[in-house]
Amino acid sequence: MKTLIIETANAKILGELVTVSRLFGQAPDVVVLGSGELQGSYGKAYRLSDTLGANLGSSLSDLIKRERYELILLSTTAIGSGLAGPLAVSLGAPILSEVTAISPDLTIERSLYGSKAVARYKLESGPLVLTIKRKYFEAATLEGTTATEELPVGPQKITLLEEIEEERTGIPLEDAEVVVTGGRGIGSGDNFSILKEIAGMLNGAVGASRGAVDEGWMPPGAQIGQTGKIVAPTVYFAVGVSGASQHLAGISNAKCVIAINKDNEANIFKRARFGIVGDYKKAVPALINALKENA
Ligand SMILES: Cc1cc2nc3c(=O)[nH]c(=O)nc-3n(C[C@H](O)[C@H](O)[C@H](O)COP(=O)(O)OP(=O)(O)OC[C@H]3O[C@@H](n4cnc5c(N)ncnc54)[C@H](O)[C@@H]3O)c2cc1C
Repeated sequence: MKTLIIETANAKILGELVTVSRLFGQAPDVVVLGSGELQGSYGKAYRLSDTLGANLGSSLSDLIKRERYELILLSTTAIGSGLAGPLAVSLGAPILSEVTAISPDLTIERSLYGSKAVARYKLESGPLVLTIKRKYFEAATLEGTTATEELPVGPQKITLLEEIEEERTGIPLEDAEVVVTGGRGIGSGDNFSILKEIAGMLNGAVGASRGAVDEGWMPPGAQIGQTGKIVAPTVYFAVGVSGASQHLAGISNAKCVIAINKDNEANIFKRARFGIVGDYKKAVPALINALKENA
């Protein structure tokens, strides 16, 4: 199936899209957005120097129509999600967003209702636009680099005035092998310091449920879940988190979930491999002591 990937030069995200393209057979072509070296090898490789969807629509739809791509792959990043809808409209193509799995017979899956249900689709004919949910497909290793052919950017409809980089300290949540998340049960923003301590000891990152973010204890960038970040760490601590389906939607690929909650009926225990029923104010210091003893 003739496939086009549209993404920035971010190797991890590109790698996920390459993995998906391989399920559909043919080596993909790519349009890389913005600057940066393009890693990996592709059929044809193009570059659009802009990353603003509103300025790219006409160039991309011209290319897709001219080259008769049947499958257009984007990621669920702000750029990919913003581009996918207008692109599908201009191509008159269907779109499936936030794809989470593709089976060997090419049945495409996406989750619905905060991951309470799964919908399955079969592609009869292209073109089809897919946005691939981050962290659901193992990123392919991209060997070498590929030179790109510059495509003309369409009429400038929007101008980017300023980009303000999100303040980040430590490992980004999406890349952390250990994530320590606090929920409303943590009780205050100051109490998150104890979670930061364990995260620091385990070289991990601190996340938050929407409950904790809504309370103003952690910034929105730390939220994990359906409307937050998707993480796939080896170890995920959920501390004072009830385990609402919208939260679990962000950790479905976490390998080992350890829950600490004082309510033994909390839903998070259904997802956890290990659980501690009790007050985190007792359990977490005990955990820190055990880690220090075994350091
Ligand atoms: C459209 C939509 C999208 C959403 N997206 C997200 C999302 O992306 N991420 C997300 O997280 N939520 C999301 N939510 C909200 C979600 O439904 C829950 O309301 C939220 O996850 C609850 O946060 P919480 O578990 O921290 O708080 P609560 O539900 O209030 O749970 C707190 C938990 O802490 C425990 N606890 C209390 N004190 C202690 C203590 N001392 N020691 C140990 N345990 C204690 C309690 O037993 C309880 O289980 C979304 C909701 C909607 C409708």
